[in-house]
Amino acid sequence: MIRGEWEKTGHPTTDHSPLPTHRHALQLRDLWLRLGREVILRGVNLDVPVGDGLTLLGENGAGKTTLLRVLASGLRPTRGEGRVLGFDLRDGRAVRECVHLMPVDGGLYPDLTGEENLDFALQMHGQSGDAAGALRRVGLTRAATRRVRFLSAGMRKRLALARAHLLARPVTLVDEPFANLDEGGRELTLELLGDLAAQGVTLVIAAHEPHLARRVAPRAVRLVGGKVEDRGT
Ligand SMILES: Nc1ncnc2c1ncn2[C@@H]1O[C@H](COP(=O)(O)OP(=O)(O)OP(=O)(O)O)[C@@H](O)[C@H]1O
Repeated sequence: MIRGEWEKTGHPTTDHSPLPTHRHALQLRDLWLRLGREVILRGVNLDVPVGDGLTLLGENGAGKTTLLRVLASGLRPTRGEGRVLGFDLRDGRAVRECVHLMPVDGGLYPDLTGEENLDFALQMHGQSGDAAGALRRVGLTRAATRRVRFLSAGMRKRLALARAHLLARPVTLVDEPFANLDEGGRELTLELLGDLAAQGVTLVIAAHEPHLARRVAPRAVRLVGGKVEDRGT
């Protein structure tokens, strides 16, 4: 695995220093993405220091989900450069090691139970963790042994949140965490994402509720037609 010192020099050089010494969690330079005939991201530039929280705002179709997928190395940029904790976005394996993406639908395995979903996620990352405790924390103890396909949308959201919290990857990307949740669920989401932020996890939250998201990810940028309009707020 090769990490670059691109942030200091403007050009990638070999660097094998451990992850926490890197100053930037995310760095994007003139990043473009085309899907089919559509240009979805148009020259995105972004710097997010390690441990900072960023809220991604923008109208439906602005490109928020697509950008999160690029940052998780699920989509390869058409043009431009991107680094996650110094790893080139094209180095999918390295990026996926340090990033967790919580997609809008939770991204859970429908035929596994809640408990099995959490155990499997831990196993995939070679981590240990208290899955039962995480389920308790999100109020899903009784639903732990039910297959995910039989859970409500809000219950799935809580389960996906429990997984993100349990994994606590250094960069955690969250797509619309407040959708489908009742008031208690929203407060719980703020609490768990706040925990991650307090642990030094870099959070990027795509949301339509800036007043909520910015409580845990204070800096906000707006995507407009696939371009970042940074208001520096
Ligand atoms: N697989 C795909 N192929 C072609 N176009 C796509 C694909 N996925 C998304 N798009 C397009 O990319 C654009 C951005 O979509 P995206 O889901 O990133 O927006 P968003 O900001 O997350 O929107 P929302 O707030 O509705 O979730 C939209 O025009 C969408 O139609």
